[in-house]
Amino acid sequence: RKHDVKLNIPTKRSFWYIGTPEFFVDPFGFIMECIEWSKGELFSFRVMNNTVIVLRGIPGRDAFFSKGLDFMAGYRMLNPQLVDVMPVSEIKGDESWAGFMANFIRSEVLERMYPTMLQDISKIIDTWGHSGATDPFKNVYELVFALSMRLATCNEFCDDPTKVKALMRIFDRLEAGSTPTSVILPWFPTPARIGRLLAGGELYKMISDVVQARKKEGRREDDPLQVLIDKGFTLVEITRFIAMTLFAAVTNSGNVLCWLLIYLEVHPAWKNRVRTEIQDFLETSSSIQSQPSVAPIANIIANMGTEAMEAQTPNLDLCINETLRMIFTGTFMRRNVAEDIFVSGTRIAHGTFLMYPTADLHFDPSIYPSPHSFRPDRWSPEAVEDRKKMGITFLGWGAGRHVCVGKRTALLMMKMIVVLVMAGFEADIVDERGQMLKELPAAKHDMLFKVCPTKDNVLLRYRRKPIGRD
Ligand code: HEM
Repeated sequence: RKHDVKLNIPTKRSFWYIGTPEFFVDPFGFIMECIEWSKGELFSFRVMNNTVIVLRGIPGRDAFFSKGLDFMAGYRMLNPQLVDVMPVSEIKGDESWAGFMANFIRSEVLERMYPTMLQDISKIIDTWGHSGATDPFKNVYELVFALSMRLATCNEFCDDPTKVKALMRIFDRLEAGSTPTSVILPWFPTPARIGRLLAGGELYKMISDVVQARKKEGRREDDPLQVLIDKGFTLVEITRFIAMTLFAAVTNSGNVLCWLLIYLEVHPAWKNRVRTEIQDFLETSSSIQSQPSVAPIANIIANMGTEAMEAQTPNLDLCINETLRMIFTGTFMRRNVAEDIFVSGTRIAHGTFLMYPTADLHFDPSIYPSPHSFRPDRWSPEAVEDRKKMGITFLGWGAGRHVCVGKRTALLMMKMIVVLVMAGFEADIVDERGQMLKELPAAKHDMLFKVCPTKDNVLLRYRRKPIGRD
């Protein structure tokens, strides 16, 4: 049926079986090139024998986020990185995986985990030593990974730094193995795919060892794994759920945080505002003495509770949203699993896959004047209120039926890390040669639905500082 539909929109050439080959070679580059080529119009291409239509502009936005399009089916097919990790069906009964995941990060859980998570950060950054330079996309990312593990795995992993590192390596291989070819040749044993299979197996083994040990010792723990065991999930389901939650929690938060530090570096006035805000936040608690470790600051912050952190760092919120607007340049994905719909005169048949490019909203000058400038003020409550009249204008945290369930968690994780790093160290981002960053580095767009790292390496250069007001 899909082949019968004659589309009245620009359509990329495609070949029987694989569809449009360029999509598999460089998905991000291909979509960006098509966006130029189609001159603001809808366009289509094929992934194997499936039609993909990329909706555009405001009419596209309204259709994409309001109609009952299927979220999981879209990503499962079109986002090669997630194909093998996503649950094949919804979690159990009528509980969606997003709803189920939301349970693990509800307010009481976050509040309870807050002191532990702050200590997790301080333990890791205390190993950085007095001064040095480190790759933020590895080391700041590791902090996000360690925090996400608290929310998705078990105490046995989180309390053992070697397990944190082992899980990070497994996760890297899971992601690296999900190359675009896995969509066309799911059986083809490329080294990356074999790596991913083995990584999946290792994750399964690590989890199964913990589950067996708890059973043998009759031991229960207060952690996400225990909830999954108590719910009666099989080991395969538990492994998939943990991998999925880590993907959702880590992929964006880690890299967004690194980009936030980069944007602040290139915009020193904002960096100063954030730094002052953090000093004020810490000083409201008590006078803090110079310490060789950030652990005492972590304790003070923990005692203030999550709401103090959230309420007293509004500049960080502005900067995070503006960073997201500028770097979240991929496409959203869906599938029309219901009746045919019409968008801008084009029939979107049942079964068609759909994409929506974030840039159509994030870089529209009528929504965001001078859209390529970093202006965190755009996120003041008044400016946000004004934009509300235009309908959905920001996709950084999703929109419509699938807004990000982890937004609060992600913000809190990023804030905890920035506050502790800035409280403990004088820190700047420099280029590979240790020179100050004068302009924004380019992003390495190797994945479609992911905030990607920089193309050239950057470094986080730090020096421990006497704590307190400068
Ligand atoms: C900076 C970090 C993050 C960003 C930028 C982000 C962004 C997004 C976006 C844009 C969506 C919507 C996708 C779509 O409609 O196609 C989404 C959905 C989702 N996010 Fe996040 N996210 C972040 C962190 C997290 C964290 C930490 C978690 C969990 C701990 C999480 C869990 C989810 C889940 C479960 C969904 C699916 C919601 C649904 O199906 O209704 N995210 N996120």
